[in-house]
Amino acid sequence: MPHPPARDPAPPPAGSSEPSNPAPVHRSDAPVIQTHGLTKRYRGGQLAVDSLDLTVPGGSVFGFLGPNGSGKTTTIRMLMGLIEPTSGTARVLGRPMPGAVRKVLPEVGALIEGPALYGFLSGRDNLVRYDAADPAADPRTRRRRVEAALERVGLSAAAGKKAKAYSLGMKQRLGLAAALLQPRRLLVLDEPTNGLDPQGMREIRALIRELAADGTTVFLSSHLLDEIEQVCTHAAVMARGRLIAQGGVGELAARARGRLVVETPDPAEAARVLKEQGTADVTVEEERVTAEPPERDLAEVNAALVTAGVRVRGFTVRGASLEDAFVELTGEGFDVAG
Ligand SMILES: Nc1ncnc2c1ncn2[C@@H]1O[C@H](COP(=O)(O)OP(=O)(O)OP(=O)(O)O)[C@@H](O)[C@H]1O
Repeated sequence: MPHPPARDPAPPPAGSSEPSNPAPVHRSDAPVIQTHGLTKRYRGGQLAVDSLDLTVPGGSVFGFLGPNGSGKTTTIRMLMGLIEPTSGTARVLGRPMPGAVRKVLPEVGALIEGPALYGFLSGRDNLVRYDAADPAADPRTRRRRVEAALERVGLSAAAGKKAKAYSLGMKQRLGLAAALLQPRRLLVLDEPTNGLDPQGMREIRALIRELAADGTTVFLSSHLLDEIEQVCTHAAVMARGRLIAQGGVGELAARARGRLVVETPDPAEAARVLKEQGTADVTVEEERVTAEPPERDLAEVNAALVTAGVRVRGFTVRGASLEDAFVELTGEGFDVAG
């Protein structure tokens, strides 16, 4: 059974207007998360998040990108009302957080810091426990919800196995199933593929795409650039607690200029000529030399290589990736290994 489609919240009943707690968003493209000047300074003095202005459009798969320690988890914990900001504001589904936490959280599925599971219970019974802990969940329809959630994440066949026998990927999928027991307008996933093998990563990414296709907005943090490029429509880049850039993934990558790539059996000589021609950031990787594309005519650069006796097998400008954009924006490489 497919995951129930995301729904707009029912209009508030007459007479229940809350002047201190404005109505939730109704337009599907209205921001699902919006922060202004959101700041967190921990007690020890550490400025973990510094004046964050973040806008997550409805219907997006939004990648929250940054190296370890850049403030992603702290931001997510503020958005979910788990910790108070030092200053600034955050709105989730149109309501202020943490003030409206009890109204907002039922519509948000969150997977933060790995799912809490009972290893001695089956996957199915873990979900039954989660569902039973939700006071709004009708016990008469529990079985149906649990089976639908298992099916949604592809765990129906393994539902009877003890959770401790699950692979990491299966545990993560079970955590997602728990987050999907109720229809959600927003899913918040903190490093959802962390620690998974390539197959587990593919499964989680495919599931994220399916959920997004059903209309759920997905906000996921990651320190993996290629992950963001593969699954996200939008992204924000954090570094040292500050927002460096945000926007459509294609738009962000287009801000970078790409790389000049020269394939040659004479890489050292090619690198020397490229530097002479005024190209910056020349890098040699075996029989491939890459550099920032120079401002001048590329035909002249190619001619200079040939004149210097460099045997050129390939001479191209590769399209900019998010990684190029990140390096240009932050002036540093990305710690992919974490
Ligand atoms: N409870 C805390 N008390 C004090 N400092 C903290 C606390 N939690 C995080 N920090 C610090 O705040 C900064 C941001 O950490 P945060 O966990 O938000 O980053 P992150 O981008 O999510 O990184 P990671 O992927 O490693 O979790 C780091 O310097 C971290 O050491």
